Amino acid sequence: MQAAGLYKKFSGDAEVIKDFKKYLSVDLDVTNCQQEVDNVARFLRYMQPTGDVPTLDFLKKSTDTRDFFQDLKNTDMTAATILNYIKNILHFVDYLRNRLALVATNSEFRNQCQAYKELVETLRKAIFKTNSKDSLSTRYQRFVDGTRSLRECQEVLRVAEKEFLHIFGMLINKDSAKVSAQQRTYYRYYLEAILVREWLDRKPVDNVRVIGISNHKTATTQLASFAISQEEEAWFQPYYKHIRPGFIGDLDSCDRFFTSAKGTAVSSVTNDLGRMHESQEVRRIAQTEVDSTFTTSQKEGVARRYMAQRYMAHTTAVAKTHYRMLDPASVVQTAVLLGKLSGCSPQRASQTDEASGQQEDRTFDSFIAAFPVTNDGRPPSQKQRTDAGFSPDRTFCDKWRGLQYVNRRRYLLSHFQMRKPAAGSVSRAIAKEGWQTNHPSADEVVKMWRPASRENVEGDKHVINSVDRQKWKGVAIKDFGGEKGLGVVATRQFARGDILCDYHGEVITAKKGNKKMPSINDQAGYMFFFTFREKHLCVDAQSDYCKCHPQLETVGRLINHSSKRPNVKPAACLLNINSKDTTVILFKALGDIKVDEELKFDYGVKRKSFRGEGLDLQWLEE
Ligand SMILES: C[S@@+](CC[C@H](N)C(=O)[O-])C[C@H]1O[C@@H](n2cnc3c(N)ncnc32)[C@H](O)[C@@H]1O
Repeated sequence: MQAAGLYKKFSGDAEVIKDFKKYLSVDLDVTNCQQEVDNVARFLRYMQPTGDVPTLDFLKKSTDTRDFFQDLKNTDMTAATILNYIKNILHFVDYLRNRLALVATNSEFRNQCQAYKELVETLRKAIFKTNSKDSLSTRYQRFVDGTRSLRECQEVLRVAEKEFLHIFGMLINKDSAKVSAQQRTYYRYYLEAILVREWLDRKPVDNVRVIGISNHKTATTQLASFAISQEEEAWFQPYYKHIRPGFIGDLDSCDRFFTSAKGTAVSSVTNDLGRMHESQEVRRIAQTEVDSTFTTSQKEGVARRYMAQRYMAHTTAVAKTHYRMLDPASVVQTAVLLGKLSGCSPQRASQTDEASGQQEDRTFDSFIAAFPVTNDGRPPSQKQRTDAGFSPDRTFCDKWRGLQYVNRRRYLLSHFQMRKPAAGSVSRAIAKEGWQTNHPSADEVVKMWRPASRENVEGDKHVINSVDRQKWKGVAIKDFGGEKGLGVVATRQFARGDILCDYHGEVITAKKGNKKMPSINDQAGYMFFFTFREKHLCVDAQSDYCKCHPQLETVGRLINHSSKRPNVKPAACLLNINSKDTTVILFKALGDIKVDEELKFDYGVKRKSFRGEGLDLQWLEE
């Protein structure tokens, strides 16, 4: 030890060393801390051979740190002693990060401490995961030469993600104005290229969101798909809200999610995705690591099921092929697989090294298991975090808040599945929840609103309730007189996808409906024939009043026909009404509908979905 020049140490009277000792004995209640204090005093002396007052410059000296560990290794010191040194240094950095009053509020300093801890961790792993000195030196050489292993690359990403999450925290904690231009660019780089429309149209599949890409704004077919996690979705949102508006330059870029640095539209999204893909070093390395990670049969199974082998061994051309995989299931499976392989899954920031057992390695999964994300809760305090064995820094809290934000937005949107809300209604819903911070604005919820899918409609209590009670707001019966007779008009505005009302009546088989048809030849027909889930059915609304609502004139049956300008469209679904599965025809708006506009749907003269009812109306210019 002495021979290696490792025994010199700073005096215990040095201010920072005295304070560190106090921190160990008082704050951390370490009874026998002198050995630890001495180890740190030696380490600091090694890192700073001159001067009487220890500085914190060692945080910038990665090469000297590596040398220090190498010198320890080269002595006859036992592995346990070296490990002790490492633990003591990590303690010391924690002390600096958490306690030193001078720097406590300096986030740059805290980041520096975090990066240093990660460097020490990496070196510790390198030392303790190898048995022979030869393999140690090979690893060490690889590290300093820059030929990184997959795990080391993951470390790099983890460091980058910390900075990213810090900005994310600022954005969602109402500090968005303080995010510098450089940080905005950094955030943008981290998220990379997708488009506005695709972002808004993202689809939930299992626990991920699948985003489809079309080539440019006139393209109607989807060109490519990729998947992001719920957590990533939360990251994208502050970009969309706070950063993107500042980057939009020309008109063309308005419908793009990412723009070029000059604020113009990204010309080829597919190329952009390709570039993003290539730039991900971890994924590139994953390609070469795949052979050692999966068995041959696993790889074959994977290739057969998800086409992922081609992706994993991809060239740019194959990457493009991947992006053209339109089937959401294969996109999701590939994302999951790649996440596992590359360590790039959303949980990467919290990947554990099982062997280490260090508390800062506790995963975000275990964090949210300990502190479940609820709509009404708050993230844990620093004391709660540390008491539960998590790092005192705010990284996990920021992620927690991000998830809460997304959950709250989803919750608000679930109030309005049936119809697009006005901002005022959303504001009232937010006020009712009593949320003061970390919630989307009313405008954002309105903007995010999308027509519900059939699955969502089937579970929507507002729709079920409206059908059951036959109380539909915003539609009214109007007498047009003459041959046309009664019809239905909008008494409020509707947006595309809004559900306006149902075609109410008794659901019978088409066979039974056909039998009834001859008896109603000379009057207006109200028999709606349709096929749903391979069953031929008919809604018999011939009677003015139905059996279930004998006092009510239901509106849907009075909607008139137009084949040229229909503004609503019937769609069948299955609703559980009063514990009974009931087939229901709902009318959805085909576009925006103005107040007083008459509702019309295509009776299906050609498709005969209304059994020829429209045939009599063919003379109409409707
Ligand atoms: C389902 S009912 C619609 C309500 C009907 N107007 C009433 O007063 O009861 C269908 C009938 O309405 C009439 N109708 C529907 N669309 C029409 C239109 N565009 N112009 C004139 N009459 C129409 C036809 O007589 C048709 O048989």
